[in-house]
Amino acid sequence: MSKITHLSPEWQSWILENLGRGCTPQSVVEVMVEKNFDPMFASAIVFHFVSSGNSGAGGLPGPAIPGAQSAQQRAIQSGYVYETPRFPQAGSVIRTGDRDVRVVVRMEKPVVAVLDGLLSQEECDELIRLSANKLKRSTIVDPQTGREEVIDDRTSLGTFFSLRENEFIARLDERVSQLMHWPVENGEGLQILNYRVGGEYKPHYDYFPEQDPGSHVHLKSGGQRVSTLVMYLNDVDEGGETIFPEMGLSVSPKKGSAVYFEYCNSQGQVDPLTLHGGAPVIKGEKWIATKWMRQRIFG
Ligand SMILES: O=C(O)CCC(=O)C(=O)O
Ligand SMILES: [Fe+2]
Repeated sequence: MSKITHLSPEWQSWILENLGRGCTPQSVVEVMVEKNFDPMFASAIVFHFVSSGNSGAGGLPGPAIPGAQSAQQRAIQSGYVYETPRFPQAGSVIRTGDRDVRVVVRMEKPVVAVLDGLLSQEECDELIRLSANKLKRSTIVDPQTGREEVIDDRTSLGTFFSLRENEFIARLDERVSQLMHWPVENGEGLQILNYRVGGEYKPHYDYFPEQDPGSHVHLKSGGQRVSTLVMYLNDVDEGGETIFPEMGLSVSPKKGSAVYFEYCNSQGQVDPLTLHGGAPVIKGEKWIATKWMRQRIFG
């Protein structure tokens, strides 16, 4: 009989439970081998859980539906190690060079912050005005080929500014870099998106998954994306929330406010709990500006 080389949710829970109550990794591996797991596979999996620092799984909630994994279990399986966030961990106001930004909500794992007063009403209007006649149908990166493709999952119109394209954009690039605690030069140019009624961006990751062949061309310049700031340029009459399905979080657009999240640590690991999307606009339209930061200088 061939050896087992995959992990069912039941076995995952069993491993976590036993490590959590103090069993040695060796004894856990031994039981797995007895139960016909491939020895190399069993050691690798158990070592992975121990080294990711998540073996003390005492209080992990079980799956809501039998056989389904909870978001926490998936996060543990991914092995993502949370380090000290780039984003400031305390304080209700972040002072940038030219504007004080209020922190409305902060979350630790994953690192998420909802911010208010990041852009003035006039700055929002100006970004829309400068973009309105440059809009094109948005694309996504094809996971296989790496080419930009128009797909139904992303029904928005968009345009980019190059980094520091003019004095106004340079001021915003600088402010956003101070807020994200990451160098201006590591930022991609601001992306402006416009969603009309029905327009949406289905849940996705902003990072480029290493296992997708199409990612490699995008990782060449600047490396992985590490964090995102989505800035809301208008109030949406209905719908258009930024949703984070794995966290059960939804952020409603408000003119001048923003949502920040980070997902790549110093080891280049990425956090799958930052899956997110733009919910369909039900009434009115939605305008956003997105900033993506890279590991290194971009472009
Ligand atoms: O539309 C939104 O709220 C999210 C946009 C987004 O995910 C992106 O630009 O990468
Ligand atoms: Fe995104």
